[in-house]
Amino acid sequence: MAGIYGSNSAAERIGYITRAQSFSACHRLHSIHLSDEENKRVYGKCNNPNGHGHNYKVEVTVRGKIDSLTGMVMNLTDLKRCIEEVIMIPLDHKNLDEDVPYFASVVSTTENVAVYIWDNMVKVLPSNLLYEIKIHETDKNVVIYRGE
Ligand SMILES: Nc1nc2c(c(=O)[nH]1)N=C([C@H](O)[C@H](O)COP(=O)(O)OP(=O)(O)OP(=O)(O)O)CN2
Ligand SMILES: [Zn+2]
Repeated sequence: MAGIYGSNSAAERIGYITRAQSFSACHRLHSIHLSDEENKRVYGKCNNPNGHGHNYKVEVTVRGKIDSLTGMVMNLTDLKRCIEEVIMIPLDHKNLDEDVPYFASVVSTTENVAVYIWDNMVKVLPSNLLYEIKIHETDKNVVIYRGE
């Protein structure tokens, strides 16, 4: 059957699609593997025991073949469901360090939040589709993780 690219198009088209999602959470940068003094030195004001909050914006990008019949890499409605399960339910309006078991022993830097999201997103997405997790922690601080 001819797809949307016509019967002559043998080429595989690769597309990247991204869905953005914001969530709010608080945290404190504090490593259980460092002394109190080292924590203060390494993390400075972000080690304050009172913690602080962020309005994170996450961009989840998947990469794959644009299906010649459906015209989609994957249905963005399905990606939305995955984001709800992996990001919104466990992280939104949470204290990352106290409410998310993963961060009991892993310091809640934005790098590690990106790794957490990657590791859980690969479990719910079709295999080999996840390409990148990008997190805007603030307007100025942006972290990218690609599973390496
Ligand atoms: N490599 C990392 N460094 C830092 C992280 C991190 O996750 N990874 N996180 C923090 C703090 O938690 C905090 O989020 C940084 O806030 P702040 O310095 O206030 O943010 P801005 O740079 O955007 O603020 P301005 O004061 O407006 O410059 C620190 N380091
Ligand atoms: Zn922070």
